[in-house]
Amino acid sequence: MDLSALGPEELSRELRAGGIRIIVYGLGLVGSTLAAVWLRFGAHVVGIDRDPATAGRAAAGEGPAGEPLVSEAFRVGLSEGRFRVVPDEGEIEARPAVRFLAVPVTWSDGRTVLNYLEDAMEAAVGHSRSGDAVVVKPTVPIGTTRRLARDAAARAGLRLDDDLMLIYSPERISAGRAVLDVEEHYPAIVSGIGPRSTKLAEDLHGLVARAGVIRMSSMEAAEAEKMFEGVYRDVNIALANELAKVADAYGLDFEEVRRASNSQPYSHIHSPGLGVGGTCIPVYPWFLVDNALGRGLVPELTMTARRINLSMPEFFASMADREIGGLRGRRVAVLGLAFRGDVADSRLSPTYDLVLELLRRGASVIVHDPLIAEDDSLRAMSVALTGDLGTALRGADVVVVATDHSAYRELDGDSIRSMSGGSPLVMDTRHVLRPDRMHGIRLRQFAGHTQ
Ligand SMILES: NC(=O)C1=CN([C@@H]2O[C@H](COP(=O)(O)OP(=O)(O)OC[C@H]3O[C@@H](n4cnc5c(N)ncnc54)[C@H](O)[C@@H]3O)[C@@H](O)[C@H]2O)C=CC1
Ligand SMILES: CC(=O)N[C@@H]1[C@@H](OP(=O)(O)OP(=O)(O)OC[C@H]2O[C@@H](n3ccc(=O)[nH]c3=O)[C@H](O)[C@@H]2O)O[C@H](C(=O)O)[C@@H](O)[C@@H]1O
Repeated sequence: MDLSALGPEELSRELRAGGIRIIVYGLGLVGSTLAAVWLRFGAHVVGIDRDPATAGRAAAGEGPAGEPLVSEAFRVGLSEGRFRVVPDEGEIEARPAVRFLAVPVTWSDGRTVLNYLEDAMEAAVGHSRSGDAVVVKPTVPIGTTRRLARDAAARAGLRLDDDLMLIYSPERISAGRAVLDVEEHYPAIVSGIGPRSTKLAEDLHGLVARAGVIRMSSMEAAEAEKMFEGVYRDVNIALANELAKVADAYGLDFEEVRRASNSQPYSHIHSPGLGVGGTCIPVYPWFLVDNALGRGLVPELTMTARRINLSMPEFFASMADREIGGLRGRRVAVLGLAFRGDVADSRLSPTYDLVLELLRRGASVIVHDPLIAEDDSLRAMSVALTGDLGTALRGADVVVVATDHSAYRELDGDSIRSMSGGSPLVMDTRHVLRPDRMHGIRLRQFAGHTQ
């Protein structure tokens, strides 16, 4: 069946009847969200994940923490016999299929890590038959999709945009609202290796993206679009951190100034804080560096922004050192391990760097997080992680709010004093605490209220 020859209506009918299968490689946040979106559409979905624990959770109807719509879609799909999880495609009979690749592309030791995507591309193209489609979803350096697909298709003896449709459509989701980001919030960015792939990309994503579809002129333009989004954010967060340092030096309330500046449409000053975490924003700038250096260009602003954001944990550890008169032998409670508020994801969280800087200065550290119960990295540092505020604050000389979890907004001076048994210095790196509730507390807000 040549998927590119079907119209949206026939595509929809075949997907719902199971005549065309959706196969998702990678059941992490992105892949499980895609599986859920297509299950909610009524399609027949096969999930593949090489990690048995992840595959097991999905097969039991469990999506990532904090994504209830994913778990619900898995359970409905399982009950209706429209969802299966298998270790590889060899376990299922061949049928026309759209294969989504939702595996990680990361950065390590100065280079883009593509081996997961290479393996998934090899498997997906290898199982593809004439008329099928492969859709690449991770954020990648410009030129990656074409290069990997060309090699895999050559090995499989498939002609791209002829036998096999090849689509690049970057996922634009954020933890905690992933399904609605795909279905409601953002237009789908689509592109193909040729006109037939591009048409199919538009028809397919148009079935589920109610915010519409933006068709890009090439896969390279689509790869650049997603990477530029992330670089824009990282650079603007670095700018916010730099402006906040100046505001702090003048004893200004940065939030007040920021709101006023952003009251006109040309200013979008972001929020300052402990730094930039997650698998997206700290990583994408390095892909740009990879691409730029590859063409003899030096992306100075992008690299400087990365340096500024990476320097924030040390900036705050030094602030605590100064304000408390030396951290050696002191007990520090760090509130928040997650990379941003109200998510249970600590990947690349700046809290890890803050903990290391505090330990380096001779402090003893305990970390609190309301959503993350255990963490191998903290365990390796022999740093306790607790979900109980009383345990975290007991005997604390310094309290650092590292993550903007909404649970911390309700904290007040009396409870901090009673739980700590003293009067610790409280440093708020994310403007979470309410100064009017901090009576009797030594509060040091970054570019905010100090008492
Ligand atoms: N996490 C996020 O908020 C966003 C991530 N992205 C992009 O999507 C990519 C994936 O992100 P996540 O889903 O968070 O990653 P993840 O690490 O949570 O999940 C990836 C899954 O793929 C599995 N896997 C790896 N290689 C495989 C293979 N060959 N076959 C089958 N399964 C395989 C892993 O076992 C893992 O469970 C990221 O690298 C990023 O580029 C894009 C937007 C948002
Ligand atoms: C598709 C995609 O990659 N979307 C991105 C994703 O961002 P993500 O979930 O990684 O969170 P984020 O809101 O960008 O925050 C990343 C990191 O940056 C920090 N951060 C964020 C905004 C800000 O003004 N200041 C700041 O310090 C956060 O604390 C966090 O550590 O989701 C964001 C969203 O939609 O909220 C989106 O704006 C981002 O571009």
